[in-house]
Formats: sequence, structure tokens, C-alpha cells
Amino acid sequence: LAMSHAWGYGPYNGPETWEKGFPVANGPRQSPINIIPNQALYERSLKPLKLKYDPSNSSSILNNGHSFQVDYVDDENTSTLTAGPISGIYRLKQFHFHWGASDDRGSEHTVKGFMFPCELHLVHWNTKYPSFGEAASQPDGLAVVGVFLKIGSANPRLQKVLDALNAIKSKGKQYIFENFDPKTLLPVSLDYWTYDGSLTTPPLLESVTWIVLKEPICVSPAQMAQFRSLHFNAEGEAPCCMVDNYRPPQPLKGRVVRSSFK
Ligand SMILES: NS(=O)(=O)c1ccc(C(=O)N[C@@H](c2ccccc2)c2cnnn2CC(=O)NCCCS)cc1
Ligand SMILES: [Zn+2]
Repeated sequence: LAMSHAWGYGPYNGPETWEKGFPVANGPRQSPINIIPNQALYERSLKPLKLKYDPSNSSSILNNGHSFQVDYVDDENTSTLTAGPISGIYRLKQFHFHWGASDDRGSEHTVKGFMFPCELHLVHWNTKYPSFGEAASQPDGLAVVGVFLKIGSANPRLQKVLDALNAIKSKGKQYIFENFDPKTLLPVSLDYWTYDGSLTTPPLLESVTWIVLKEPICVSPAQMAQFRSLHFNAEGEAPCCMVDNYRPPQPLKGRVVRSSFK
């Protein structure tokens, strides 16, 4: 079990080693994947995404040693994802990011083999189950909205999140983070690709309906440097920059990617 708690992104505990502690790593619906737009199936029955977020539900920002996440109070249906490819009501639990050591890599999903420098994940769980933990073990338990970040002008809405990173430099550090509306991080268009997949970090559970937005949002090189100023390690341990915390694309194994747009 020691292995299952030592996973990471380094040469000895990175994505290529995860199958040792988590055999599902070679399962039939693993994430992320490479998205090939002209092989996606347009389905006009796919509804527009309905995202309703209450900023007062944001509670804290945490360095979890793999990424950093902004946690939301999820004991009511006040911040929810409905419609789109899913049925029922999914509650926002947290959002986090994956990024690279340089601007040529960092996203988990790729588009025609193109890797973005960063990818945002908004994690929701199906309220037909009693909790996130329960939902995470069900095939329709989770829905994660993925948003690509591309290098461009500085993103003022993202800056609010980045300004809190100085307080959570090391693993385990947590800081109050209130009144943040994650809707401000979304692009204008909510056109999306969707497919059945998994968590992209151990335990790699195959419980995620992935909803990847076609339109990226912007991030500046200086802002990317702020992501890279975080540390994987706890305070007092040898400093190790938190970069390249992404899993590479996994085999599609016959899955079909559907698109909400032509
Ligand atoms: N990248 S992703 O959007 O696919 C993604 C989303 C959520 C989780 C997650 O909540 N993982 C925790 C969990 C707790 C209970 C049941 C199952 C899973 C967990 C397990 N060990 N540590 N954690 C915390 C954790 O890994 N958080 C990582 C957040 C993205 S790097 C992981 C990946
Ligand atoms: Zn993620």
C-alpha cells in the first residue's frame, strides 16, 4: 500500500509506474486522450452545458502535492453542472490545473497531438450518490470539465487564483480562498467534446464523463511562471518545482468522442 501513496510525476513514481499500484491504469476507459476533431461524432442531441456556480461556495486553496486545488462547499445544489452530455445534477467539488516546465507541454488532453501549456479541470460529482468518494467509484459518478490554456495576454480572472499561490508553496499548505466564481475562468464558447474516461491521477477510477471545451482561455508567460513556482515537496524537504504534473494521452480502446458542435 506504501506504493499507492507515493505516486507522483518523477522518474521513479511517474505515470509509467502507476500500473504497479493501480492495475486499472491499463483499463478500457483511461484518461486523458488525444482528441482528433474530424473523427469526433457530432450529435445534435447533445445539450448545451448548464453551469450554475455560487461564488460563496468557494472555501480554500490547497497544495495537495500533485497540483493545487480550489475547494468548494458541496453540501447543497448551489454550484452545479447539468444538461450537456449528462443527466441529473452534478455538484462542483474543486478545480485544479496541470501544467508543464515549459510552454510546449503541460496539458493532459491533446488536440491532433497538440499539447497546450496548461489545462484546468472543474470536478463535479453525481448527486444520485451520497458523497464524492462514493460517486468516484461509479461509472457515472463524476463529470470533469476540461479547459485548455494557451499562451497570450495576461488573464486577470486567473490572476486572482495565482495571487494566492505564495501562501501555498509547499505540499499540505492550505489558505482561505473565498468568493471566487469559477465561471470567470470559462471561455466565451461552451462548445465541447465528450467521452467516457477516468481520473488522470491514481486511483485512476473509470468514473468520469469528460467534457473538454474546444475554446481555450489565455494565460501569459509570466502567469505560467507563477504556476511553476509551486513545490511538490513539503516545507523543509528538498525543493522540487511543481511542473510536468500531467499524465500523457492513453489508448482510446474503441471509444467514440462526441462533439456538441459541427
Ligand atoms: N485530474 S482529474 O480531474 O482526473 C482528478 C480529479 C479528482 C481527483 C481526486 O479527487 N482524487 C482524490 C480522490 C479521493 C477520493 C476518491 C477518489 C479520488 C485523491 C486520491 N488521492 N489523492 N487524492 C487527491 C488528489 O489526487 N487530488 C488531485 C487533484 C488533481 S491532480 C483526482 C484526479
Ligand atoms: Zn486534473
